[in-house]
Amino acid sequence: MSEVKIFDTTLRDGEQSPGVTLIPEEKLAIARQLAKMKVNVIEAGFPISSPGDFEAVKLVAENVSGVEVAALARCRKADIDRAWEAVKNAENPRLHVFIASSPIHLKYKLKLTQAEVLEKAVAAVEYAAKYTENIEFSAEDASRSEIDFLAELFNAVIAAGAKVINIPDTVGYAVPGEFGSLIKEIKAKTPLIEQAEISVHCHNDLGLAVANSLAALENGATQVEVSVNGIGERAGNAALEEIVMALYTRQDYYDLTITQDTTQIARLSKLVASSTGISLQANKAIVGANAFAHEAGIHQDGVIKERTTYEIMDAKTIGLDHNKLVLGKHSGRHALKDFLDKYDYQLDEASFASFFSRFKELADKKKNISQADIIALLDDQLYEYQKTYELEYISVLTGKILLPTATVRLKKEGEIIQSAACNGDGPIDAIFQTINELTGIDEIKLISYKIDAVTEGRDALGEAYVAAEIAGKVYTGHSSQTDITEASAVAYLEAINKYLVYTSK
Ligand SMILES: CC(=O)SCCNC(=O)CCNC(=O)[C@H](O)C(C)(C)COP(=O)(O)OP(=O)(O)OC[C@H]1O[C@@H](n2cnc3c(N)ncnc32)[C@H](O)[C@@H]1OP(=O)(O)O
Ligand SMILES: CC(C)C(=O)C(=O)O
Ligand SMILES: [Mg+2]
Repeated sequence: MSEVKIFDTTLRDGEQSPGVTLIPEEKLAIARQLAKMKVNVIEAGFPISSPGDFEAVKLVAENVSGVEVAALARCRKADIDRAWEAVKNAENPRLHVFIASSPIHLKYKLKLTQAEVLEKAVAAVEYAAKYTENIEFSAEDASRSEIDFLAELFNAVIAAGAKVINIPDTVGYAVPGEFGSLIKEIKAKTPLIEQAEISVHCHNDLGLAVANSLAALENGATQVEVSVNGIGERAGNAALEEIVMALYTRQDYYDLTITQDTTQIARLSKLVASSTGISLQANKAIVGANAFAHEAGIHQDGVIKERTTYEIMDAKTIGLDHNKLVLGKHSGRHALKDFLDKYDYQLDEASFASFFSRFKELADKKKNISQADIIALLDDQLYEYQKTYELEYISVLTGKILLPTATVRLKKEGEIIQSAACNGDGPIDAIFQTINELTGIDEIKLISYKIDAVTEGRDALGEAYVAAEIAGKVYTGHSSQTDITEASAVAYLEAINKYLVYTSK
């Protein structure tokens, strides 16, 4: 079994994503997390590109251990000098020199012949070899290059001292079978290839970066260049988390080993998303919000009975606490029952059947059903028609120079009770204090209170949510009214009424 080396280029190619700039401290934080995950190589930047990038590469090189740190350079002495200056103090520094090899790049961009490119490449590698033996050479746009020239180029730079030969699919043009064959052919046509490691660097323009990288690994590549969350130039690079988890999960298929700590993936992904501002689509493989979430009833039922029915990976292996069963329109009875069991609600068969239909009605109307929505729905059903206290009248006086004062009139089992002029820290507090006085239940701890606008405009409906702890148990209440003071009072009373029903049982 051969080991696959993970070369992470989040801080170089990843940073080339349009709109992304990482300050040196951000690069250092990401590099530390990459080292914690035990990637083999961190490409920290392209030092000639700016003083800030030079500083960043230097900072990473001097402060991150246990990993090789690489810096990129064109085939120019000034680039190589700058790259070495930035990276030289790393525990294990690497110089990465590159030049394009495809006819399109030679003709239009570099305006060089193949012989001139070969000469520049060899001269650059020889120059880099003054500094270090750890030299990687990349033939940019390799997948659109003539294979015989590519093999000749690689052979020459290996002879000049390159220890890693990188074969990039720079513009994401290759398809897996073809890219795998390219690696095989390069191996066959490059006499000195055994003296170097073969690396690949795939872009995702056709969504094939990971597939192409894996095809390359099956055909003799042993280093794969990746970026966290797949960020990078245009459609990005092969995603680190996808490559690592493919190799980890399919050990039964690949004759390859990796040495990374997969449990660092979730944290790393979040750090990169927040530092770069590139958020993840929900269905992003491995690290998207839905990657370990199930909403479909049949799947939820399967996962409850045996997780592996619908999961090929355990959420814990990437550092998450657990998977998620999301209750929604497509959920079934098993998932709902599982939720109720978790919260220790016991419903008889008839109540459960009625609750399930009410849940489906709600799910048809509401896209995102939260845990609080389900508990409120359940509470509604459990405590229906048992309202000890009802709101008759409410008035609140408040203002910049007024002490907030509430007057509340309640009906208790047909009888009117009233209390006035309770002050509070604000109008809502004044209402709640007055209700406490009227009901005589004053050991109420407000756990949460919020008002949401349900509709738009000046006459918008406000929905008040209250969660209150009374005698060690939490009761919830909610109410929608155009008057938010009224909505708050009714929601608060609902929580109290539920407590009274509970304690009278
Ligand atoms: C496939 C990749 O991801 S390659 C890495 C791409 N990353 C970046 O370009 C990000 C950082 N780049 C930069 O900051 C700038 O482009 C710099 C500082 C490197 C260079 O800036 P400038 O000197 O203004 O040149 P500019 O970027 O406009 O043009 C590139 C020049 O490098 C030449 N060049 C391109 N690649 C190479 C190479 N591998 N070796 C030698 N020369 C090269 C081009 O032919 C062009 O030369 P010319 O000025 O003689 O025409
Ligand atoms: C510098 C090289 C490796 C590159 O990023 C590419 O070819 O995509
Ligand atoms: Mg690239």
